[in-house]
Amino acid sequence: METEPPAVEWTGDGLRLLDQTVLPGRVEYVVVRDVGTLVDAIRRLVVRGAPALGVAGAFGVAIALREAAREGWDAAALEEAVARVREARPTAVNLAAGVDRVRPLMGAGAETVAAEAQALLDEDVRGNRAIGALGADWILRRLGDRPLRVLTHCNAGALATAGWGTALGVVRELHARGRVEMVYVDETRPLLQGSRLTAWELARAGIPCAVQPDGAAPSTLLRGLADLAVIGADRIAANGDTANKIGSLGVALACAAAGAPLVVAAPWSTVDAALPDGRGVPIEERPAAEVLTWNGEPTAPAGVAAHNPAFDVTPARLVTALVTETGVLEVSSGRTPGAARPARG
Ligand SMILES: CSC[C@H]1O[C@H](OP(=O)(O)O)[C@H](O)[C@@H]1O
Repeated sequence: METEPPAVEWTGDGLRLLDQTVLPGRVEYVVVRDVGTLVDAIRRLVVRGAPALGVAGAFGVAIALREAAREGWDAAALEEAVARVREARPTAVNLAAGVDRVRPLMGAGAETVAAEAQALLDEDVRGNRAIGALGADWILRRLGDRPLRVLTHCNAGALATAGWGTALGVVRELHARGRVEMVYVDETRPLLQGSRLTAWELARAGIPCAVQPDGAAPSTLLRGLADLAVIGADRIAANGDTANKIGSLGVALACAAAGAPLVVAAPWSTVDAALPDGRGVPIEERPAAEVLTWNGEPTAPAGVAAHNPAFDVTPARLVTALVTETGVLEVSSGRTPGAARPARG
């Protein structure tokens, strides 16, 4: 069993990011020592996934402080740089939350900010282990203590977090208990986080999986080939409406039609308690080229437009369970995150 290279790692000198744009073919890193490089890495999905973005954002403030000292920035220039990090991608609430967590420490300097960012990273890994265990417990109680066939969408694994993963953390825990028969991995167009990243993680962990076109998910569920779906999240509203990778809503609708549970695995840091419902989630619109080309080759005629929302919102009534690091909320039964958030979470 191969361990995962961390998606995000503070080297003391800078932030080392595993370059997820070249996986699975190449394992390469981007070392970040300035804000421009970090913002570019976030926008190109070198680093991606809500919790990983939160950690990168927090370290990004330390990087901005060091760059300000090198370049002689004034306070306004420093604040503008921090804002660029915070706003590099709009949907995952964790990015802004990570920046906001360390902002009050900026006056104490880069080392203090980096130490708090490291604490956030360590908390995320611990939280993901708890999510995995609590999620596996709930699933095996709900579906019976037997090997299961799980459908996933996008990548909510170690690569999307500080380690272990949220949705894939649940899958890893089920596998550790001998309770995974098969994982159906939605390839997740247009950037293929499923086939390139989730399949890479599962193969390295020795977890049986099969990559499928996104369009296969409904029939996989309605034919009874999968027992449930487990997905991550980028922003969860107080009522339980859940923003996640585009295509998640289709998986949720298919789960409902098939009578299969839809399990969302996410830390409390992904819950936006200030957002009453999913109507206010900012949905990132990404470049047309991601839809109209692959490896630089056109996948559509020249001049054709593209519609490329990176996320969709699944209504709370379709979310069977939200697994957090402190417990499981049966959202579609009325247990909403806004009402259940622990004091500290
Ligand atoms: C554990 S959060 C992972 C979440 O983030 C992904 O989006 P992206 O690859 O664009 O950063 C996707 O929505 C995953 O479910």
